[in-house]
Amino acid sequence: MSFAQSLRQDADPIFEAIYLHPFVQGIAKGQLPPESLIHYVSQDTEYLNTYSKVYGMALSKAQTPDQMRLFYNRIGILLEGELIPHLNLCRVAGVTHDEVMQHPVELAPTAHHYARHMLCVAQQGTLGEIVAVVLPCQWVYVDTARRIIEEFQPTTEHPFYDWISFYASDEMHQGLMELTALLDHLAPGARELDLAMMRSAFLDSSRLEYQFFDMAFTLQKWTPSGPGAYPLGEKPDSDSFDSLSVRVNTCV
Ligand SMILES: Cc1ncc(C[n+]2csc(CCO)c2C)c(N)n1
Repeated sequence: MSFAQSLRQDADPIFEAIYLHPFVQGIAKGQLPPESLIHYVSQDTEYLNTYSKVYGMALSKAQTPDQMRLFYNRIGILLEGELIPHLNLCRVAGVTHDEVMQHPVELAPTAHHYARHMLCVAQQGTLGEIVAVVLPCQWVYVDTARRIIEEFQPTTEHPFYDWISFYASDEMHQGLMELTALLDHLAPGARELDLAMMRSAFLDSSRLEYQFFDMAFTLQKWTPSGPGAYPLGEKPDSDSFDSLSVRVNTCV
């Protein structure tokens, strides 16, 4: 079994829990509350900004021009955002993407945690650790979307057809294969300790993928009375912001 496959095997219970999570099942069955969809899109936009930065840090640690090109190309695609899936979620929520983007966003605890987890590994880790920390993001979405297609056979009438077909596409799968191939290329030259760090980065990101869906589903916020997801049209009350935890439209 390849190193990447062994990580995927270790994370299998987490991937299973992700598939069964109410947010993912809501995508599969075409039913999710609008607030959860909006919370997801606004937090995910920030997440993708961080993800681009992590690819930039991977580029700086790349060992060959081909590896540099891989990360360079991905940054270009990511900076466009994942517009197709995000537009799909906004449409179902009954809002425009522009409306969601107009509102300042405070990173919710899980999005905050996930961003810092990736940035910390990107700054301190090897190239292999960076690949391991970003890999669940792609693997979870490809596996999830393909499993939904297998189980539910959604047609173009399905409310989340665009979301599902975007992540189940051959292009997305190809991107996943590129990353697992790179990890399997790097693993044989890594020391035991580095391999353990890669495993831990992969498992933590997998758990955070679960938590990210949970954050959107439960409209997670820092404190019961503090700021969090707010309905569109309602400006957040800046006085109620906890100044220590607030990040407004930041590229963390
Ligand atoms: C929390 C969160 N995790 C994963 C994805 C999906 N995703 C983000 S970047 C990327 C691949 C780009 O190379 C994929 C599949 C998401 N949108 N949000």
